[in-house]
Amino acid sequence: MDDHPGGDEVLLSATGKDATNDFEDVGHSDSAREMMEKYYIGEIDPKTVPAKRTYIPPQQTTYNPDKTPEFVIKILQFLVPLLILGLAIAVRHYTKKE
Ligand code: HEM
Repeated sequence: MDDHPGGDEVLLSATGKDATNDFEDVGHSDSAREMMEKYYIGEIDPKTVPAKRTYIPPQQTTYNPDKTPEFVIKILQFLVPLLILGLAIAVRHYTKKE
């Protein structure tokens, strides 16, 4: 692995599967192909390769434990920043030195 000119990371990323396409995509030279003979172990029986499992991401639900109606949350999301801004302006106005 240390001797691979393409580095060990690419090799590790291709382990546990058929790496033929990965190997071919790089466009390895003839000398690389000759070198491969040295490391050739054998053909993989395709029947033994586990079927590809597709990842189904979990359904995203918004955190709303007390079941507050969504429109109330939306209004609050709009109003709270406005209230903070208003408060900041009011504080600035009343604490301003003449
Ligand atoms: C026994 C198998 C392998 C051998 C003997 C081998 C050998 C080599 C050699 C000699 C090079 C230098 C460039 C060349 O002469 O083509 C190289 C580059 C490279 N190899 Fe491999 N390789 C093997 C498998 C793989 C696999 C499975 C991958 C991908 C997962 C890979 C990815 C790369 C990459 C990315 C480069 C760099 C290409 C570049 O920078 O142009 N190699 N390899």
